[in-house]
Amino acid sequence: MNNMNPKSLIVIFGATGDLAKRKLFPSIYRLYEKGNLSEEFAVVGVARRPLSNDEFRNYVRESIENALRQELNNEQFVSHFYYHPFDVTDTASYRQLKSLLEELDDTYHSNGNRIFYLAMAPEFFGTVTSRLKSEGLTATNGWKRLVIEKPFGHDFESARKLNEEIRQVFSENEIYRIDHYLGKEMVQNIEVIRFSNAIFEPLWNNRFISNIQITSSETLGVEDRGRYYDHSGALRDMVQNHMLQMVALLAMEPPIKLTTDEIRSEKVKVLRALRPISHEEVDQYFVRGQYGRGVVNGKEVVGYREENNVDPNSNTETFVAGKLMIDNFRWAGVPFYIRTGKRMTEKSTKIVVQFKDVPMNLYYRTNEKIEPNLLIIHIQPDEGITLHLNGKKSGESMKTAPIELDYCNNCIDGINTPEAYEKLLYDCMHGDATNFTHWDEVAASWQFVDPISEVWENTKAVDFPNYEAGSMGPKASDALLKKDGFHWWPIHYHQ
Ligand SMILES: NC(=O)C1=CN([C@@H]2O[C@H](COP(=O)(O)OP(=O)(O)OC[C@H]3O[C@@H](n4cnc5c(N)ncnc54)[C@H](OP(=O)(O)O)[C@@H]3O)[C@@H](O)[C@H]2O)C=CC1
Ligand SMILES: O=C1O[C@H](COP(=O)(O)O)[C@@H](O)[C@H](O)[C@H]1O
Repeated sequence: MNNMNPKSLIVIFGATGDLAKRKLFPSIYRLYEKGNLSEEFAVVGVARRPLSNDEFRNYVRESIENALRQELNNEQFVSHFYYHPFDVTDTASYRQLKSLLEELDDTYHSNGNRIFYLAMAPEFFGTVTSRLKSEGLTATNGWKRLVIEKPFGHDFESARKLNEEIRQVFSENEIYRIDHYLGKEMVQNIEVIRFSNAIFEPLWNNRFISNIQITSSETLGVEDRGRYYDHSGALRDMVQNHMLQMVALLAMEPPIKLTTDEIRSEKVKVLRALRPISHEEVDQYFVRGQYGRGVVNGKEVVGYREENNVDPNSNTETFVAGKLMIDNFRWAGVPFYIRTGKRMTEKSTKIVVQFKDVPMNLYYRTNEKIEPNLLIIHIQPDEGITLHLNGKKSGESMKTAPIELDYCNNCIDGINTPEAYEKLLYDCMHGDATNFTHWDEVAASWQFVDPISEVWENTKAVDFPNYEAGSMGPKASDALLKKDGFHWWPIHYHQ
């Protein structure tokens, strides 16, 4: 085991929930298996249902086995898990939790280091943080960190209030706001591809790039999250955070150093440079959709309005396409198109950078149009990059032929890309907040998104449902690009 791994207690609020079961326990286990966790760690689960430590340990074991589809090799691992049942609105129980943490500090020599992970509904975020302070759980000799799940607010105003509440207890550099897309291998690779290749950086601007497209499509519907999703919708659920974070990474200036502050500050500048969309302009720049019935992966599925805990007349969007303009020197005039939705044709996240056309088809002197050069960054499920170029068609002197240069990250033997949560937990334990969002990024993202959601909330979408489950979204999403002379590049594009 690596002794450089910091010792700490991890307190998970919402330890019997979906996120803990599917993502957090398996990630902690993988860190442990790889030696990326100190031997002297302990996890304390908090939730209301009454479980003993043994029952909780069995629950953790089963969660990991289900998620990783493998048997837990190390029985010793679950002995580090403890359970403390209480309702987080009940002040008195925090004192008992405090005593438990002090005991565990002694047992595991964790030097008072504590991570408080809020994996529960956002309405509890403020209550839990203020109780942590009032009941003395944050008064420790070691470091303290707060990991906070999305959604961080419902709009700018609620996010600002929440931020003020948690800032009463934790300083900005102790707050780790999760955007799990920032933990994805290929999202982290965007910076590396841009800034470590001499062939890209000189071209990465409005002189050479005609448009950038980001698609994040899902086949899943809302599953059992209807109650949350029907009050959120795709704009708040995916665009405000994940999609805008990818835009920021693609558009930011090279940071002067690879430090947390410098990288975040470059991202904030991009988010601040997004051209604001007024209420009157929303229809010009954004398209919303809601899925009806259809067939996904060969199976018939119900429409959104028929899903559990969804209003049968719901006006909530399950699909968003948008055109974003970044008003700075580098990007003036280059549209960034984004689209994301549930119940689409397939699960895929891809970025397509389309370069401008050559001035004319000089070498072959034909009327044939040469395909533009594309750089495709495959985020998931395949991970890699493809560069689309043109070459001479063998034997036919007047024709060009497409060439694809492919690099597949997760095809390399022995590479098992870590799950995003695994990387983010590791970073948090090491005090590295680079891949978490700073308040300034969250604020700027809400300020951009708010006028769009205000219009959508106040105008009934008369055409909903407007796309069939299993399709690539409503026709209006194609029209958004067509009016600029572009089209969405297919998910599996081969010339
Ligand atoms: N699930 C996912 O894939 C994702 C979730 N998130 C975010 O993570 C957070 C958790 O989501 P998820 O796990 O799905 O939610 P769940 O509803 O599955 O879990 C909620 C958890 O909170 C506990 N809980 C609820 N009320 C109280 C209370 N008053 N006191 C103590 N514990 C309570 C529940 O346990 P009990 O009933 O025993 O009290 C349960 O452990 C949310 O902010 C969500 O937006 C973000 C991205 C993805
Ligand atoms: O944050 C969220 O992300 C997921 C999609 O994440 P991915 O890693 O599977 O691409 C989305 O399903 C969910 O609605 C949203 O809350």
